[in-house]
Amino acid sequence: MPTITLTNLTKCYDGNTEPSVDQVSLTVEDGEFMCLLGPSGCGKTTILRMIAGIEHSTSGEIAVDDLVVDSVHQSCFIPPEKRRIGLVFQNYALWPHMTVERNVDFGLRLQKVPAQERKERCVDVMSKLRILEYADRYPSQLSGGQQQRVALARMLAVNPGVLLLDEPLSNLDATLRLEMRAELRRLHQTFGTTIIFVSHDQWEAMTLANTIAVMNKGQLQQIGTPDEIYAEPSNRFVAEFIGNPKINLIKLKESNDELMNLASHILARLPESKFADVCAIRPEEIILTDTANANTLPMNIENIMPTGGSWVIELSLDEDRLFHSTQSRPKWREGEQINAYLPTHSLHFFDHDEKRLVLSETHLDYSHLLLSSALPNPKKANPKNTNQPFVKQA
Ligand SMILES: Nc1ncnc2c1ncn2[C@@H]1O[C@H](COP(=O)(O)OP(=O)(O)OP(=O)(O)O)[C@@H](O)[C@H]1O
Repeated sequence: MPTITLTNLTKCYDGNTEPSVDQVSLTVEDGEFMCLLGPSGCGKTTILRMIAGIEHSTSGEIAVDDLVVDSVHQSCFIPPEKRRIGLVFQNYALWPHMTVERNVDFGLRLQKVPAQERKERCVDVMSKLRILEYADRYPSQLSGGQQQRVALARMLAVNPGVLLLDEPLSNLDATLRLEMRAELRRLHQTFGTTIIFVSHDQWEAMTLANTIAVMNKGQLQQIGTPDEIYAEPSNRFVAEFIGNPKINLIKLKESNDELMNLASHILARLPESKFADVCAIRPEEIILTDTANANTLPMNIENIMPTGGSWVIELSLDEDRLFHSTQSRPKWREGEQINAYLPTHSLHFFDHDEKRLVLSETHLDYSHLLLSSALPNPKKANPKNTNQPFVKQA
Protein backbone atom coordinates (compact mmCIF):
# COMPACT_ATOMS: atom_id res chain seq x y z
CA MET A 1 0.00 0.00 0.00
CA PRO A 2 1.28 3.45 -0.79
CA THR A 3 2.55 6.14 1.54
CA ILE A 4 0.97 9.61 1.18
CA THR A 5 3.17 12.62 1.87
CA LEU A 6 1.88 16.18 2.13
CA THR A 7 4.53 18.90 2.09
CA ASN A 8 3.53 22.47 2.98
CA LEU A 9 0.16 21.79 1.38
CA THR A 10 -1.88 24.98 1.04
CA LYS A 11 -5.29 25.77 -0.41
CA CYS A 12 -6.65 29.29 -0.85
CA TYR A 13 -10.10 29.47 -2.40
CA ASP A 14 -10.81 32.51 -4.55
CA GLY A 15 -12.44 35.28 -2.56
CA ASN A 16 -11.39 33.93 0.86
CA THR A 17 -8.98 36.05 2.89
CA GLU A 18 -7.54 33.15 4.91
CA PRO A 19 -6.20 29.89 3.45
CA SER A 20 -8.50 26.92 4.08
CA VAL A 21 -5.43 24.69 4.38
CA ASP A 22 -2.26 26.37 5.53
CA GLN A 23 1.20 24.79 5.03
CA VAL A 24 0.21 21.31 6.19
CA SER A 25 2.99 18.70 6.19
CA LEU A 26 2.38 15.11 7.24
CA THR A 27 3.00 11.53 6.15
CA VAL A 28 0.44 8.75 6.15
CA GLU A 29 2.38 5.51 6.29
CA ASP A 30 1.53 2.28 4.52
CA GLY A 31 -1.37 0.54 6.33
CA GLU A 32 -1.94 3.42 8.72
CA PHE A 33 -5.40 4.46 9.92
CA MET A 34 -5.15 8.22 10.29
CA CYS A 35 -7.89 10.55 11.42
CA LEU A 36 -7.94 14.22 10.48
CA LEU A 37 -9.70 15.71 13.49
CA GLY A 38 -10.83 19.27 14.09
CA PRO A 39 -13.80 21.60 14.39
CA SER A 40 -16.10 22.44 11.49
CA GLY A 41 -14.42 24.51 8.78
CA CYS A 42 -10.81 23.71 9.82
CA GLY A 43 -9.91 22.31 6.37
CA LYS A 44 -10.24 18.54 6.83
CA THR A 45 -12.43 17.88 3.80
CA THR A 46 -10.36 20.19 1.65
CA ILE A 47 -7.25 18.11 2.44
CA LEU A 48 -9.12 14.91 1.56
CA ARG A 49 -10.37 16.38 -1.72
CA MET A 50 -6.85 17.44 -2.67
CA ILE A 51 -5.46 13.98 -1.89
CA ALA A 52 -8.25 12.43 -3.99
CA GLY A 53 -7.47 14.84 -6.82
CA ILE A 54 -10.87 16.52 -7.02
CA GLU A 55 -9.38 19.79 -5.82
CA HIS A 56 -6.13 21.43 -6.93
CA SER A 57 -3.67 22.69 -4.31
CA THR A 58 -2.58 26.35 -4.35
CA SER A 59 0.96 25.53 -3.27
CA GLY A 60 2.94 22.72 -1.69
CA GLU A 61 3.01 19.13 -2.79
CA ILE A 62 1.21 15.79 -2.53
CA ALA A 63 3.16 12.60 -3.24
CA VAL A 64 1.94 9.00 -3.40
CA ASP A 65 5.03 6.97 -2.60
CA ASP A 66 7.72 8.72 -4.63
CA LEU A 67 5.34 9.99 -7.28
CA VAL A 68 4.31 13.64 -7.04
CA VAL A 69 0.59 13.80 -7.89
CA ASP A 70 -0.06 17.48 -7.24
CA SER A 71 2.45 20.33 -7.30
CA VAL A 72 1.84 23.74 -8.84
CA HIS A 73 5.55 24.41 -8.55
CA GLN A 74 6.35 21.38 -10.70
CA SER A 75 3.30 21.96 -12.97
CA CYS A 76 2.11 18.49 -12.08
CA PHE A 77 -1.43 17.25 -11.51
CA ILE A 78 -2.38 13.60 -11.82
CA PRO A 79 -6.18 13.15 -12.25
CA PRO A 80 -8.22 11.27 -9.62
CA GLU A 81 -8.76 8.10 -11.66
CA LYS A 82 -5.02 7.54 -11.95
CA ARG A 83 -4.26 7.84 -8.21
CA ARG A 84 -5.71 4.52 -6.94
CA ILE A 85 -7.43 6.38 -4.16
CA GLY A 86 -11.05 5.74 -3.15
CA LEU A 87 -13.22 8.41 -1.56
CA VAL A 88 -16.39 7.75 0.46
CA PHE A 89 -18.44 10.84 1.31
CA GLN A 90 -20.87 11.63 4.12
CA ASN A 91 -23.76 10.77 1.79
CA TYR A 92 -22.84 7.49 0.22
CA ALA A 93 -24.28 8.30 -3.24
CA LEU A 94 -25.35 4.76 -4.11
CA TRP A 95 -27.09 4.31 -7.45
CA PRO A 96 -30.77 3.95 -6.46
CA HIS A 97 -31.77 2.02 -9.61
CA MET A 98 -29.05 -0.61 -9.19
CA THR A 99 -29.07 -3.60 -6.85
CA VAL A 100 -26.45 -3.89 -4.13
CA GLU A 101 -24.36 -6.22 -6.28
CA ARG A 102 -24.52 -3.88 -9.29
CA ASN A 103 -23.49 -0.97 -7.08
CA VAL A 104 -20.50 -2.93 -5.76
CA ASP A 105 -19.68 -4.07 -9.29
CA PHE A 106 -19.84 -0.54 -10.71
CA GLY A 107 -16.22 0.48 -10.39
CA LEU A 108 -14.97 -2.89 -11.64
CA ARG A 109 -17.03 -2.50 -14.84
CA LEU A 110 -15.50 0.94 -15.40
CA GLN A 111 -12.09 -0.67 -15.05
CA LYS A 112 -13.18 -3.31 -17.61
CA VAL A 113 -12.35 -6.20 -15.29
CA PRO A 114 -13.41 -9.56 -16.86
CA ALA A 115 -16.87 -10.80 -15.78
CA GLN A 116 -15.73 -13.89 -13.84
CA GLU A 117 -13.15 -11.93 -11.83
CA ARG A 118 -15.72 -9.18 -11.17
CA LYS A 119 -18.17 -11.71 -9.78
CA GLU A 120 -15.53 -13.25 -7.51
CA ARG A 121 -14.33 -9.91 -6.18
CA CYS A 122 -17.87 -8.67 -5.52
CA VAL A 123 -18.84 -11.82 -3.64
CA ASP A 124 -15.62 -11.72 -1.64
CA VAL A 125 -15.97 -8.11 -0.55
CA MET A 126 -19.75 -8.38 0.09
CA SER A 127 -19.26 -11.39 2.32
CA LYS A 128 -16.44 -9.68 4.25
CA LEU A 129 -18.74 -6.72 4.85
CA ARG A 130 -21.67 -9.02 5.64
CA ILE A 131 -24.01 -7.74 2.91
CA LEU A 132 -23.99 -10.79 0.62
CA GLU A 133 -27.52 -11.68 1.69
CA TYR A 134 -28.72 -8.30 0.39
CA ALA A 135 -27.04 -8.63 -3.01
CA ASP A 136 -30.35 -8.44 -4.91
CA ARG A 137 -31.92 -5.62 -2.92
CA TYR A 138 -32.03 -1.96 -3.93
CA PRO A 139 -30.50 0.74 -1.70
CA SER A 140 -33.97 1.99 -0.64
CA GLN A 141 -34.60 -1.48 0.85
CA LEU A 142 -31.58 -1.23 3.18
CA SER A 143 -30.94 0.39 6.55
CA GLY A 144 -28.49 3.29 6.87
CA GLY A 145 -25.77 1.03 8.22
CA GLN A 146 -26.29 -1.50 5.42
CA GLN A 147 -26.11 1.29 2.80
CA GLN A 148 -22.92 2.45 4.44
CA ARG A 149 -21.40 -0.98 4.06
CA VAL A 150 -22.43 -1.11 0.40
CA ALA A 151 -20.64 2.21 -0.16
CA LEU A 152 -17.52 0.82 1.50
CA ALA A 153 -17.78 -2.44 -0.45
CA ARG A 154 -18.02 -0.48 -3.72
CA MET A 155 -14.79 1.29 -2.85
CA LEU A 156 -12.96 -1.79 -1.60
CA ALA A 157 -13.96 -3.89 -4.64
CA VAL A 158 -11.73 -1.78 -6.88
CA ASN A 159 -8.92 -2.39 -4.41
CA PRO A 160 -7.83 1.18 -3.78
CA GLY A 161 -4.38 1.63 -2.28
CA VAL A 162 -5.77 4.32 -0.03
CA LEU A 163 -9.30 4.79 1.27
CA LEU A 164 -10.46 8.30 2.12
CA LEU A 165 -13.52 8.51 4.35
CA ASP A 166 -15.23 11.86 4.89
CA GLU A 167 -17.34 11.56 8.04
CA PRO A 168 -18.96 8.42 6.62
CA LEU A 169 -20.74 7.63 9.89
CA SER A 170 -22.30 11.04 10.45
CA ASN A 171 -25.76 10.06 9.15
CA LEU A 172 -26.09 7.04 11.41
CA ASP A 173 -27.77 6.80 14.80
CA ALA A 174 -25.64 6.17 17.91
CA THR A 175 -26.04 2.36 17.90
CA LEU A 176 -25.25 2.02 14.22
CA ARG A 177 -22.28 4.35 14.55
CA LEU A 178 -20.82 2.10 17.20
CA GLU A 179 -21.41 -1.00 15.07
CA MET A 180 -19.86 0.70 12.05
CA ARG A 181 -16.81 1.76 14.03
CA ALA A 182 -16.23 -1.86 14.93
CA GLU A 183 -16.82 -2.72 11.25
CA LEU A 184 -14.24 -0.16 10.11
CA ARG A 185 -11.65 -1.47 12.54
CA ARG A 186 -12.27 -5.01 11.34
CA LEU A 187 -12.09 -3.84 7.74
CA HIS A 188 -8.77 -2.13 8.34
CA GLN A 189 -7.35 -5.26 9.98
CA THR A 190 -8.68 -7.53 7.20
CA PHE A 191 -7.69 -5.48 4.16
CA GLY A 192 -4.68 -3.61 5.58
CA THR A 193 -5.76 -0.63 3.46
CA THR A 194 -4.28 2.76 4.31
CA ILE A 195 -7.22 4.81 5.59
CA ILE A 196 -7.53 8.56 6.04
CA PHE A 197 -10.66 9.37 7.96
CA VAL A 198 -12.16 12.80 8.58
CA SER A 199 -14.07 13.49 11.78
CA HIS A 200 -14.94 16.30 14.15
CA ASP A 201 -15.82 13.74 16.81
CA GLN A 202 -12.87 13.24 19.14
CA TRP A 203 -14.33 10.03 20.57
CA GLU A 204 -14.60 8.55 17.09
CA ALA A 205 -11.02 9.51 16.32
CA MET A 206 -9.67 8.11 19.58
CA THR A 207 -11.46 4.77 19.17
CA LEU A 208 -10.63 4.24 15.50
CA ALA A 209 -7.34 5.73 14.44
CA ASN A 210 -3.71 4.67 14.97
CA THR A 211 -2.70 8.26 14.36
CA ILE A 212 -4.61 11.49 14.86
CA ALA A 213 -3.77 14.76 13.09
CA VAL A 214 -5.47 17.62 14.93
CA MET A 215 -6.31 20.64 12.77
CA ASN A 216 -7.48 24.16 13.59
CA LYS A 217 -8.07 27.06 11.18
CA GLY A 218 -6.35 25.28 8.33
CA GLN A 219 -3.22 24.52 10.34
CA LEU A 220 -1.95 21.23 11.68
CA GLN A 221 -1.74 21.50 15.47
CA GLN A 222 -0.34 18.11 16.42
CA ILE A 223 0.09 14.64 15.04
CA GLY A 224 0.47 11.54 17.21
CA THR A 225 -1.13 8.41 18.59
CA PRO A 226 -4.41 8.87 20.48
CA ASP A 227 -2.51 8.39 23.76
CA GLU A 228 0.11 11.00 22.89
CA ILE A 229 -2.48 13.54 21.81
CA TYR A 230 -4.43 13.02 25.04
CA ALA A 231 -1.52 12.85 27.48
CA GLU A 232 0.89 15.30 25.84
CA PRO A 233 -1.15 17.92 23.97
CA SER A 234 1.20 20.33 22.25
CA ASN A 235 -0.95 23.37 22.98
CA ARG A 236 -4.09 24.59 24.69
CA PHE A 237 -6.25 24.07 21.61
CA VAL A 238 -5.42 20.35 21.44
CA ALA A 239 -5.72 19.96 25.22
CA GLU A 240 -9.20 21.49 25.18
CA PHE A 241 -10.42 19.82 21.98
CA ILE A 242 -9.60 16.30 23.17
CA GLY A 243 -11.26 14.92 26.29
CA ASN A 244 -14.78 14.80 27.63
CA PRO A 245 -15.36 16.40 30.10
CA LYS A 246 -12.86 18.98 28.96
CA ILE A 247 -9.49 19.45 30.61
CA ASN A 248 -9.59 21.90 33.55
CA LEU A 249 -7.72 25.13 32.96
CA ILE A 250 -6.76 27.25 35.94
CA LYS A 251 -5.39 30.70 35.27
CA LEU A 252 -2.33 31.20 37.42
CA LYS A 253 -2.93 34.29 39.46
CA GLU A 254 -2.02 35.56 42.86
CA SER A 255 -5.31 34.45 44.41
CA ASN A 256 -4.20 30.84 43.74
CA ASP A 257 -1.22 31.20 45.98
CA GLU A 258 -0.50 27.49 46.39
CA LEU A 259 -0.71 26.73 42.69
CA MET A 260 1.48 29.73 41.89
CA ASN A 261 4.07 28.45 44.33
CA LEU A 262 3.99 24.98 42.92
CA ALA A 263 4.28 26.18 39.32
CA SER A 264 7.17 28.47 40.22
CA HIS A 265 9.10 25.65 41.80
CA ILE A 266 8.49 23.21 38.99
CA LEU A 267 9.36 25.71 36.26
CA ALA A 268 12.42 26.91 38.14
CA ARG A 269 13.94 23.50 37.47
CA LEU A 270 13.89 24.03 33.71
CA PRO A 271 17.20 24.92 32.07
CA GLU A 272 15.80 28.16 30.62
CA SER A 273 13.39 30.60 32.21
CA LYS A 274 9.85 29.72 31.25
CA PHE A 275 6.63 31.48 32.11
CA ALA A 276 3.32 29.76 32.57
CA ASP A 277 -0.05 31.47 32.30
CA VAL A 278 -2.28 28.50 32.78
CA CYS A 279 -2.15 25.24 34.70
CA ALA A 280 -4.32 22.32 33.54
CA ILE A 281 -5.42 18.93 34.78
CA ARG A 282 -7.68 16.25 33.26
CA PRO A 283 -10.93 15.66 35.21
CA GLU A 284 -10.12 12.03 36.03
CA GLU A 285 -6.69 12.95 37.44
CA ILE A 286 -8.09 14.99 40.35
CA ILE A 287 -8.28 12.96 43.57
CA LEU A 288 -10.90 13.96 46.12
CA THR A 289 -10.37 13.23 49.82
CA ASP A 290 -12.04 14.03 53.14
CA THR A 291 -8.86 14.91 54.92
CA ALA A 292 -6.99 18.11 54.31
CA ASN A 293 -3.25 18.16 54.30
CA ALA A 294 -0.40 20.17 52.85
CA ASN A 295 -0.93 18.50 49.49
CA THR A 296 -4.59 19.32 49.01
CA LEU A 297 -6.67 22.32 48.05
CA PRO A 298 -10.06 22.97 49.66
CA MET A 299 -12.89 23.01 47.11
CA ASN A 300 -16.68 23.10 47.17
CA ILE A 301 -18.89 20.54 45.50
CA GLU A 302 -21.26 22.51 43.30
CA ASN A 303 -22.90 19.72 41.31
CA ILE A 304 -22.87 15.94 41.11
CA MET A 305 -23.99 14.72 37.69
CA PRO A 306 -24.53 10.99 37.03
CA THR A 307 -23.63 9.95 33.47
CA GLY A 308 -24.56 6.27 33.67
CA GLY A 309 -21.90 4.21 35.40
CA SER A 310 -19.75 7.27 36.04
CA TRP A 311 -20.15 10.71 37.59
CA VAL A 312 -19.04 14.22 36.78
CA ILE A 313 -18.55 16.49 39.79
CA GLU A 314 -18.38 20.24 39.41
CA LEU A 315 -16.02 21.83 41.92
CA SER A 316 -15.30 25.43 42.76
CA LEU A 317 -11.94 26.82 43.75
CA ASP A 318 -12.52 30.49 44.48
CA GLU A 319 -14.02 31.76 41.24
CA ASP A 320 -12.58 28.90 39.15
CA ARG A 321 -14.81 25.98 38.18
CA LEU A 322 -13.27 22.52 37.77
CA PHE A 323 -14.74 19.21 36.68
CA HIS A 324 -13.81 15.87 38.19
CA SER A 325 -14.91 12.59 36.65
CA THR A 326 -15.02 9.30 38.48
CA GLN A 327 -16.20 5.71 38.04
CA SER A 328 -16.91 5.37 41.78
CA ARG A 329 -20.20 6.54 43.23
CA PRO A 330 -19.45 9.81 45.08
CA LYS A 331 -19.93 9.69 48.84
CA TRP A 332 -20.28 13.46 49.12
CA ARG A 333 -23.26 15.77 48.67
CA GLU A 334 -23.67 18.95 46.72
CA GLY A 335 -22.66 21.95 48.85
CA GLU A 336 -20.07 20.04 50.91
CA GLN A 337 -16.46 21.14 51.14
CA ILE A 338 -13.90 18.52 50.17
CA ASN A 339 -10.16 18.45 49.53
CA ALA A 340 -8.70 17.98 46.11
CA TYR A 341 -5.29 16.50 45.47
CA LEU A 342 -3.76 17.48 42.11
CA PRO A 343 -0.84 15.08 41.49
CA THR A 344 2.14 16.93 40.04
CA HIS A 345 2.73 14.41 37.26
CA SER A 346 -0.81 15.11 36.00
CA LEU A 347 -0.36 18.86 35.73
CA HIS A 348 0.20 20.65 32.43
CA PHE A 349 1.46 24.20 32.08
CA PHE A 350 0.79 26.46 29.10
CA ASP A 351 2.73 29.57 28.28
CA HIS A 352 1.52 32.94 27.02
CA ASP A 353 1.48 31.61 23.42
CA GLU A 354 -0.70 28.70 24.61
CA LYS A 355 2.10 26.18 23.99
CA ARG A 356 2.51 23.39 26.51
CA LEU A 357 5.74 23.51 28.48
CA VAL A 358 7.43 20.14 28.21
CA LEU A 359 8.47 18.96 31.64
CA SER A 360 10.23 15.74 32.47
CA GLU A 361 9.63 13.46 35.44
CA THR A 362 12.48 15.17 37.26
CA HIS A 363 10.87 18.57 36.91
CA LEU A 364 7.62 17.19 38.23
CA ASP A 365 9.09 15.27 41.14
CA TYR A 366 7.52 17.51 43.71
CA SER A 367 5.05 15.03 45.07
CA HIS A 368 6.41 15.40 48.60
CA LEU A 369 5.99 19.16 48.44
CA LEU A 370 2.84 19.56 46.45
CA LEU A 371 0.83 22.61 47.42
CA SER A 372 2.57 22.71 50.75
CA SER A 373 2.45 26.04 52.47
CA ALA A 374 6.01 25.20 53.52
CA LEU A 375 7.05 26.04 49.97
CA PRO A 376 8.49 29.52 49.96
CA ASN A 377 6.51 31.88 47.75
CA PRO A 378 9.28 33.46 45.66
CA LYS A 379 7.41 36.74 45.47
CA LYS A 380 6.71 36.95 49.20
CA ALA A 381 10.16 35.66 50.16
CA ASN A 382 11.94 38.31 48.18
CA PRO A 383 9.69 40.89 46.57
CA LYS A 384 12.66 42.62 44.96
CA ASN A 385 13.96 39.49 43.28
CA THR A 386 12.85 39.92 39.67
CA ASN A 387 14.53 36.69 38.50
CA GLN A 388 12.40 34.52 40.71
CA PRO A 389 8.81 34.57 39.53
CA PHE A 390 8.65 31.93 36.84
CA VAL A 391 4.94 32.28 36.75
CA LYS A 392 3.86 35.42 35.00
CA GLN A 393 1.66 37.51 37.26
CA ALA A 394 -1.91 37.88 36.07
N1 LIG B 1 -15.43 25.76 -2.73
C1 LIG B 1 -15.12 26.59 -1.74
N2 LIG B 1 -15.03 27.93 -1.95
C2 LIG B 1 -14.71 28.77 -0.96
N3 LIG B 1 -14.46 28.38 0.32
C3 LIG B 1 -14.53 27.07 0.59
C4 LIG B 1 -14.87 26.11 -0.41
N4 LIG B 1 -14.88 24.88 0.15
C5 LIG B 1 -14.54 25.06 1.46
N5 LIG B 1 -14.35 26.38 1.71
C6 LIG B 1 -13.95 26.97 3.01
O1 LIG B 1 -12.75 26.35 3.43
C7 LIG B 1 -12.76 26.15 4.84
C8 LIG B 1 -12.49 24.68 5.12
O2 LIG B 1 -13.59 23.92 4.66
P1 LIG B 1 -13.64 22.34 4.81
O3 LIG B 1 -14.89 21.85 4.17
O4 LIG B 1 -12.37 21.77 4.35
O5 LIG B 1 -13.74 22.21 6.40
P2 LIG B 1 -14.02 20.92 7.29
O6 LIG B 1 -13.03 20.95 8.38
O7 LIG B 1 -14.09 19.70 6.47
O8 LIG B 1 -15.47 21.27 7.86
P3 LIG B 1 -16.73 20.31 8.21
O9 LIG B 1 -16.32 19.47 9.40
O10 LIG B 1 -17.80 21.29 8.57
O11 LIG B 1 -17.05 19.50 7.00
C9 LIG B 1 -14.12 26.65 5.34
O12 LIG B 1 -13.94 27.93 5.87
C10 LIG B 1 -14.96 26.69 4.10
O13 LIG B 1 -15.93 27.72 4.18
